[in-house]
Amino acid sequence: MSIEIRQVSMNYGAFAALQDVSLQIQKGELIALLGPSGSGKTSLLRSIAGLEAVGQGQILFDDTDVTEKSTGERNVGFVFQHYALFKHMNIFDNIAFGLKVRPRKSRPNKAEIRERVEHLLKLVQLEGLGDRYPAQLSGGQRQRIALARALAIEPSVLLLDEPFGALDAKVRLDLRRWLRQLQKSLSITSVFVTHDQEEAMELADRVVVMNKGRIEQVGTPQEIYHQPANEFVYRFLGRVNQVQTEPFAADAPIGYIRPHEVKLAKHAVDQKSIPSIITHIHAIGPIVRLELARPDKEELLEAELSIERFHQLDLKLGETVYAQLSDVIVFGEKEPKQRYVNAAPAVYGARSVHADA
Ligand SMILES: Nc1ncnc2c1ncn2[C@@H]1O[C@H](COP(=O)(O)OP(=O)(O)OP(=O)(O)O)[C@@H](O)[C@H]1O
Repeated sequence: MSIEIRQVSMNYGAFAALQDVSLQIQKGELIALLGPSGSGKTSLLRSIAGLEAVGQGQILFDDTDVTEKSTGERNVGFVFQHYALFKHMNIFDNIAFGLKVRPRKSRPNKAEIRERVEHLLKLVQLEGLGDRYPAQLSGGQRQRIALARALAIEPSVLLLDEPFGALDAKVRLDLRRWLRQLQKSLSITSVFVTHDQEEAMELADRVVVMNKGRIEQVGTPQEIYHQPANEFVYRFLGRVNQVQTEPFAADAPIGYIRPHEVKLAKHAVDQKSIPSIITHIHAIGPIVRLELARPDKEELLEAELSIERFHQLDLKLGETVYAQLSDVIVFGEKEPKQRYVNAAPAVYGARSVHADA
């Protein structure tokens, strides 16, 4: 099932939760709605589900206008952050629930329900747990059951609202991979909400970056990371240093550079290298993160390098290193596209570049 969202706006009283949102989702795609708290992700998801009425615009499922249709008529499967399993029902009955409450005409018979539930338990790799109660499962297992329950009605579309939000980091990672595989094998059109950029980047075919009820950019994880449409997207997708770029002061004074793009050397490579004191070293795992302070100004710069490079340079706390800002990005205020400014030493000198904490 493909989904088309056409110029949808939605208000809570006078507050505009969604403003002129348009989006096309292909059949079988896994889409992440990514954005800060309050950006409208859940509102958009609920609009697709039919749990929230839109003020303006249309929502189409496979070219059929479903804007006025109820959630039931839209045939969507829903998984929420907090396990909405029925506590007093065992796992089998939880999964079967959506089928059992169907009108008699479309309700499968007992044997068919049993067969489908067993199949779903197998699919979510929890065979044999049908007799247990939700309280007897781990958080990760409960979310998998919630997914099985959502899939039981054979939905045309699967909607997930921070499905792994309440789980610990390790379980989250495992479930992410598992969900991706499952979604691909079922090729069910799916939309999930997350405020975790790593989760969005790892799971989704395409990511929709939202801010203040609007879409800032839609693209593959690679596209939004490497070709951010604007400053908001760039800043939201990773750690950044803010640097001042005097040569461009007239139209775009602020430049940005990601910590891994700050190149470090023991000695000044040229006169544009910025001497910096190492004020903090965070060396856990393959990437080492350094906090640098320029001695002449109270400005901080963050740099990331591989553990190998870190050892090679033999860097110590309190020592002075030389930083090169070789890939500063500047977003023009008027032009929609950013300009990349490479080879910083030619343009940015120690005096013309400084970092904000
Ligand atoms: N029922 C409601 N009544 C009034 N305002 C609401 C209601 N639901 C949401 N809002 C407001 O609409 C905006 C968008 O909310 P929404 O839940 O869609 O954001 P979100 O991006 O999903 O945020 P979060 O990540 O915090 O869940 C927020 O500012 C929120 O306060």
